[in-house]
Amino acid sequence: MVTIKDVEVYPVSDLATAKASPWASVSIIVKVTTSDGQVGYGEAVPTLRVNQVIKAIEEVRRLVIGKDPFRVSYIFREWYKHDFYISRSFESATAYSSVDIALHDILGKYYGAPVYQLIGGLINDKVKVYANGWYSDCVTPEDFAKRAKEVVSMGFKAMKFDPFGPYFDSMDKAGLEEAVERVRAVREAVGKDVDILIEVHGRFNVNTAVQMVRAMEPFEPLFIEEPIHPDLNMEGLSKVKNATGVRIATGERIISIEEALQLIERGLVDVLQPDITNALGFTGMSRIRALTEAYGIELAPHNAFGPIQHAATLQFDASSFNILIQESFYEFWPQWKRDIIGDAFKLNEGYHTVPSKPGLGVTVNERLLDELRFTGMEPFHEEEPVWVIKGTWRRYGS
Ligand SMILES: O=C(O)[C@H](O)[C@@H](O)[C@H](O)[C@H](O)CO
Ligand SMILES: [Mg+2]
Repeated sequence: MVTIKDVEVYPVSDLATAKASPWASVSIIVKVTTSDGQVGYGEAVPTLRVNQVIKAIEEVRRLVIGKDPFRVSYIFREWYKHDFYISRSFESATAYSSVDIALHDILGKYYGAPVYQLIGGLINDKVKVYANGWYSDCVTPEDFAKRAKEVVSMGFKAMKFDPFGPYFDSMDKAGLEEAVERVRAVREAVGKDVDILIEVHGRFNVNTAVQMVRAMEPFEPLFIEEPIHPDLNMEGLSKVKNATGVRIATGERIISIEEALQLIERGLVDVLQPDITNALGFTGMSRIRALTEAYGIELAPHNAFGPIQHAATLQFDASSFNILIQESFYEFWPQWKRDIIGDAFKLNEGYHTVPSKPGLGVTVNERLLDELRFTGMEPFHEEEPVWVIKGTWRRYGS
């Protein structure tokens, strides 16, 4: 019988570029090897958790070693049984997710099939992506407009941005006006045919969020994301949802189908954004997808970290019919992140093509994984929270 022989973790970074995107300054790449020498790759969430997540992967490692790599659902159930706190532990969920992704990569390689063949078969051979990470140091509406035009000229048909400067919890009148002017500038710069997506990063209390979504509605955003603090505050989300006709998106922090259900069953979310690196890999994402299908809502998978996540998310999207759009930081990454997978993706008229090669469909540069090995703690900014696009935690004139 083929068994899982090892699970290795490669935290990788390049200090020269680490401060530009602190939530993803390190990529946590996971390599699973089988007893007959097959190799698969996964990825886990960094975002000020690198060292905890590496430890959590070590726990998953000792459970899966010696087990049959083909029994992915069984292995998940075993971990669920052992880890008393998995339903509450982000670290455990992302650790497990990374191994699940790697096991699917391995399975695909054994069967000579891309992962999408294993989870339903091909529906989309290309996926519409929206740009994120494009607006570093943008503060004035003119800054945003200029950069947004560049994003369109790169070929994007959609882009997401957070226009809320340094506001958190609440926002005064001046703050709301500044945000509105930034959104207006982007809408005018890109025209009506390019989608704009408004990222709130879970900043606001309910009252502020209600006021904000109403002010943003005239600019016809494709969706407004995480308008309130992300604590599954159902009553609050319901107030925000009822205040506007704009699609409300959320879900990048959920770690289970049960959390997805809480959001979905009360009609509080129009677009769910599960992330394959924390929503329990292909196994968890497939279960969540079934729920979204049943409730007729759309998927826009969160994809903010690194190259294996990017490849895995595209495989998932390829077999989903209710994909609205997928996030992409790919074009704005430092080159080392792209080089890990031989710069496998090219933007083509706003879409990324899904690889049809076995497994995740990308070849990992192992030499680079060794060269870029990172130890220590991630960069930390006193002023800008880890999730902020660099240089945007500012008001005009400050
Ligand atoms: O939707 C997203 O992508 C997430 O909210 C984050 O992962 C951010 O991308 C990151 O904090 C930079 O803004
Ligand atoms: Mg987000």
